[in-house]
Amino acid sequence: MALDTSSTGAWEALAACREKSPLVQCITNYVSMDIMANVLLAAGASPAMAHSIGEVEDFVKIASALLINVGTLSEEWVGGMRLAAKAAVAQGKPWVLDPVGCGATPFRSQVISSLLALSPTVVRGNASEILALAGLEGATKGVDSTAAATEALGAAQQIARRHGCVVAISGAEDLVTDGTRVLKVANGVPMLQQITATGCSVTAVVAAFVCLFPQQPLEATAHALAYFGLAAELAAADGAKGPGSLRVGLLDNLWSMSQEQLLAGARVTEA
Ligand SMILES: Nc1ncnc2c1ncn2[C@@H]1O[C@H](COP(=O)(O)OP(=O)(O)O)[C@@H](O)[C@H]1O
Ligand SMILES: Cc1ncsc1CCOP(=O)(O)O
Ligand SMILES: [Mg+2]
Repeated sequence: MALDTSSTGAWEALAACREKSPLVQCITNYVSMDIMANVLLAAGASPAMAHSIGEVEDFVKIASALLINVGTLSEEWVGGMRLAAKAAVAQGKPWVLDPVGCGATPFRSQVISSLLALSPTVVRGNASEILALAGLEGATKGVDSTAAATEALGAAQQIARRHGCVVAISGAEDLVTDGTRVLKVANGVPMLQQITATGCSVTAVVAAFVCLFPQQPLEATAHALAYFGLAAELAAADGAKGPGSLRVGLLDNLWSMSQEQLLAGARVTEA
């Protein structure tokens, strides 16, 4: 089935995720593990957090997609990340990189660059991270962004062309590029930035959607971002009072999102 960029495509991606429930192997940071697993479950996918160097390659064999997130990086994990990424490429399975905090320290930036060299299918980061990943001066502030997505578009296109991947920059409006085309996603609420690991979690949804549409990582990535952002909009409309209730409402709306809601609310356009 071919995905188009309209909200019909978003619904097809979500419906496929709910029907097929892909197993997403997550090598992710300690902060994100709980919310990421719950977000994947609410989207209909099947999460498994497995990072031991002793099992990552075998785990890739049974997974449909691999997510690598460097948020709470340590030397001991890096070998497992590299083995897992290589196994995914060798087995023709998509893998998605979340370059959390790229640019914050030389160690982090070097590890992320070495992972980028292992051919991820998609990279999703905030604007500061994508600027740093392209080797450009990006005002970096730990894991949060100090730049707008539009400022990082050139960097994203450069990374996408050089590495043959899709690059997504999240922000007030998300931008997704394969180096040639650019899709804009106008969903989400600003308060998502006040809930830790929402960026990490949406990257995991990207992995779930992309493995179901391996020929169309650009569209699948944009639809994952639209679905996630719309769930947050619906949670805010439900009366979320702050980050705590928005977090709960986000999970509830990811779970209960109807075809009518997604068709009416997903805003992906060709930029
Ligand atoms: N100002 C904003 N308005 C609406 N949605 C936003 C805004 N900032 C971020 N988002 C959304 O929040 C989610 C996490 O993005 P972001 O905060 O950029 O990632 P990270 O947590 O990795 O820094 C994405 O779905 C993004 O679209
Ligand atoms: C706070 C923090 N510290 C290390 S990883 C992490 C979570 C970052 O999550 P996100 O990139 O989604 O904001
Ligand atoms: Mg992040």
